[in-house]
Amino acid sequence: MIEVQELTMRYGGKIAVDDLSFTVKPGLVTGFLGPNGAGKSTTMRAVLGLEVPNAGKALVNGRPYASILKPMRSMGALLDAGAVHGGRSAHAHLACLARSNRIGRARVADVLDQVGLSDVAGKRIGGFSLGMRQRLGIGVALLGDPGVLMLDEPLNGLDPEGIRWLRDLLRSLAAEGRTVLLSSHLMNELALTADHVIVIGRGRLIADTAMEELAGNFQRDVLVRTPDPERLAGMLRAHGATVVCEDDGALSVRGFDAAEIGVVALDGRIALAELAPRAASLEEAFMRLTEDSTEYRSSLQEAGR
Ligand SMILES: Nc1ncnc2c1ncn2[C@@H]1O[C@H](COP(=O)(O)OP(=O)(O)OP(=O)(O)O)[C@@H](O)[C@H]1O
Repeated sequence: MIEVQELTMRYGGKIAVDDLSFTVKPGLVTGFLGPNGAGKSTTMRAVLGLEVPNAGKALVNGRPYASILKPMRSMGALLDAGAVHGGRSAHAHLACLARSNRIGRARVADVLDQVGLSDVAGKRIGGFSLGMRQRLGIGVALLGDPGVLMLDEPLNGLDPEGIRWLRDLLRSLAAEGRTVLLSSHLMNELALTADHVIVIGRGRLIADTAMEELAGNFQRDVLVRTPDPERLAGMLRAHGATVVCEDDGALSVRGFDAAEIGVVALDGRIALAELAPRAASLEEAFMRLTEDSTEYRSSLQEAGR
């Protein structure tokens, strides 16, 4: 279990994490989402005890990570897959970490196999692709066979096969009762992997919800089909709805729900052939959740708001 309690982190005058609280529960894959600069990495560094909070605290299994005696056995973490000694082999890198953390040698071969690097175990890490470095970083996190895993952007650099592999791995680790937290700034990549999602923006909590509920909370529009689209569109607009006529003659209506549209149609004695609320995609839900808290926004996006 990871608990973040009223965490606040400042850099100079800038607030990176702002009174943030959430709990990451065992048995689930939890996605940690937010636009660039939202504060995900800063929060994860605080969980690892690499940063001292200005206020609040972060606990792993009820304790500050720095106070845990055999930390790699409690929580495995991947923060920056690039931060490894390029001259070493993958095997030497893991063996060195295993030795210094009193983890048995046998675990090194098991982990290399688990992350799919057995064939290149003797090769220098300097020649590894980003995807291979990510696999190695995940191997480091798994080395102590920890009950808690925390991975910062582990999907970066993985090819589609690698993403599928990581998805299956994380799901099976969660199914064993472990706590799994992974960050990403990409909704679609996380959508298939995570059961639960914590969304932050500008250091603040925006949502803490089951993945399947996220899009359900955002109705995109209502699709309406009628033999008399122009008259219905006129009436709905007169009532304040936003109506767009689609190419096939259907109406896309925003601002009114299906029942309200039905009442307007009845008033005008207009027949309805179809009346279907359409949910937002997860990507749309994420964009709408975070639209007010995106730190870096192009002028094009600003203009479209
Ligand atoms: N060492 C630092 N010094 C000054 N500002 C920092 C430092 N680390 C982070 N920040 C700032 O804190 C905010 C949060 O950054 P953080 O890296 O935690 O965001 P993130 O959600 O991980 O973003 P990304 O998806 O881009 O990695 C940003 O505005 C960032 O510029």
